[in-house]
Amino acid sequence: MDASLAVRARGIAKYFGEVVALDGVDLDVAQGRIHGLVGPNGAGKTTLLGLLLGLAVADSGELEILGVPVGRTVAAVDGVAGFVDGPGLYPSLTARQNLAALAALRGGGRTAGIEEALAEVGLGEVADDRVRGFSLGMRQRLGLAAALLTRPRLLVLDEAANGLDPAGKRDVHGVLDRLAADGTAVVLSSHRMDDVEALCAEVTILATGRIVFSGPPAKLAAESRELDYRLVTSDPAAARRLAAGTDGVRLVEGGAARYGDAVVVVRAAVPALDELVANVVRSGVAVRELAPLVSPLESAFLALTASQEAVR
Ligand SMILES: Nc1ncnc2c1ncn2[C@@H]1O[C@H](COP(=O)(O)OP(=O)(O)OP(=O)(O)O)[C@@H](O)[C@H]1O
Repeated sequence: MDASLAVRARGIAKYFGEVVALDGVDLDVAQGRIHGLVGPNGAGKTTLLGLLLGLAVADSGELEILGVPVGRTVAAVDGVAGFVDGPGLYPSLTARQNLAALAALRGGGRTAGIEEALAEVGLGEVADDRVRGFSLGMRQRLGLAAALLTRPRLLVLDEAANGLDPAGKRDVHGVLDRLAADGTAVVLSSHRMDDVEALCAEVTILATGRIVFSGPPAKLAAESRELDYRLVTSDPAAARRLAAGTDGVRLVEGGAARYGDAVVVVRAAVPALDELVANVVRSGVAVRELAPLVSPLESAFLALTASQEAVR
């Protein structure tokens, strides 16, 4: 048992009939860390999060949550909160009434913290509106507020950023950062690599029930080889000519049609890209913008999952 770990999973397997949803999954999540779970549809993310929430039990393997070994009975460990497949809410009640009802269900009917939780997720002004009229993003925020009421030490969120507008995203990221700073571990799944990169100290990539990568996103990004970059310079024609003449750099056709004539899209690994930039600047052409077209995490994720599919 390792008390510094909020989650310690070893060799977790979960089957649904013939379907292998999880196949030998190891996972360590330290307290105070935000851990991202990513993977294509059907990879096993929701299944794994469900095990952490005590909604199901693994068929084999060991699982410790907040230092407590999880047995073979379906039960949530104290200190764990969150949701999979969207938060369970009462549509005919207001946001505030929903939180009060959940607090009552959990026993004691404690209403302390409801106002703070609503304010923290940015729902203070709609606290007395019925949830029936709430958008997906507002429901997600209310689900998070419900989890906050329990002062969790492990928060588990399945696609909680779904439907959030930029303000909602900022609020939710702020809440998660604050929780992590206070020592709460957060495990979240997301299809948004930019969210994962912005929030998570560590990421686990699952594909067809197996772990393809686990570690800091920066490590994954460093391992990725060639990426597509958009390059904006003071002389696109010269940049195109120089890109074509730099070893290890390829021009990506169709870039101008998609992004305009000022943009040159090149495919290269970092050393060749450095060489191109040096060549461009040496030729008296100014570099105004250079950025990967897709994030390094997304690109590495696609490459890793594609290579795993090819092995299968
Ligand atoms: N209750 C169930 N009964 C039968 N099969 C299931 C059940 N739950 C999940 N599965 C199967 O297990 C596999 C993993 O599903 P899971 O929902 O965990 O994936 P996911 O990574 O969350 O996918 P998505 O990104 O689409 O939400 C899939 O093949 C799915 O069809």
